[in-house]
Amino acid sequence: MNTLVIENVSKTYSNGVKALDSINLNISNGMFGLLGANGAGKSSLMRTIAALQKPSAGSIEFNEVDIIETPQSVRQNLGYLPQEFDVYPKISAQKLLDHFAVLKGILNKKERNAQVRALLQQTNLYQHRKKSVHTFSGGMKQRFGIAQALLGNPQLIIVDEPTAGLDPEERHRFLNLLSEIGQNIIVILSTHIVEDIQELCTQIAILAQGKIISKGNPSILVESISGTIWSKIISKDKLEEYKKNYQVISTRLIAGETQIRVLSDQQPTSEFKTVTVGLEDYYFAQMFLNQSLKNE
Ligand SMILES: Nc1ncnc2c1ncn2[C@@H]1O[C@H](COP(=O)(O)OP(=O)(O)OP(=O)(O)O)[C@@H](O)[C@H]1O
Repeated sequence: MNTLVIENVSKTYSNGVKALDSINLNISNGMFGLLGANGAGKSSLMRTIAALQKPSAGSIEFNEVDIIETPQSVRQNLGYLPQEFDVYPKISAQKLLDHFAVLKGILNKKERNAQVRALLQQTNLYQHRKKSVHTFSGGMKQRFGIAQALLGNPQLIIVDEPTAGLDPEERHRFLNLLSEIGQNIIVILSTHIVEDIQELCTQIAILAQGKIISKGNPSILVESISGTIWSKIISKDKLEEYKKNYQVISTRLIAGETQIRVLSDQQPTSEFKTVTVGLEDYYFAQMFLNQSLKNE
């Protein structure tokens, strides 16, 4: 079993932006989802865990080894798919993966060939191995990104917002691939898309303004707000009024009509209907409560 222990990690950039504020996480094998809005600090945390930047304070241990003191120890065991991974020279996928394998230190040619072949098969790219990666679709590029991240058999994989721009089928395929991988190692998936982590992740954390505002098993978290979310169709011009009188956590357009979802222990009025809650409701409720606390 692999373990990643993050204690009191903070990161302030030289321009004064505090991107991470006392992060504590304990992660073991499986898919871990890090959920947060744009600018919440997800990439900052991913880059810090990947030992690409040092935190301003705190400690990170991977399998009981301090990765801040000895970053090379985690880099050897780490596969990283950054948010922007789209610069490809015009050589075949197979040659490019072979090149990355050399960079990763797999110098034995026979071993390298075997790994490159196996990874192209695992990511369903084997039949496209002779094509240049720059001609690949978005989904194929991301699967190639995972193939390069898996070189050297890492025990920790970090993928930063991997599904942005993928069509639903590609997204599905990509997430299934991640969940297969996540059975025996730690996979950290950062995303602002709730559905990406709802079914796949056994543990999640919600990040807002550099702080973890909630963490746990997604089903248990969702269950904890069961019976407290209510919906109502309203006319759009009444939205501000509802926001003043109720804890409106989200607004959505359904078949041209405005539906609000409200957080309340009791049915606000008989016109409000109870809803079957999902992770998205939990996420919006936490963001709402966090914002309310800040405004107090
Ligand atoms: N190298 C940097 N120097 C200064 N500020 C930075 C740097 N990188 C990120 N930031 C700032 O830190 C905050 C968190 O950014 P970060 O990229 O970690 O968030 P994110 O959740 O990954 O968002 P996104 O999905 O938009 O990338 C933002 O205010 C951002 O502008």
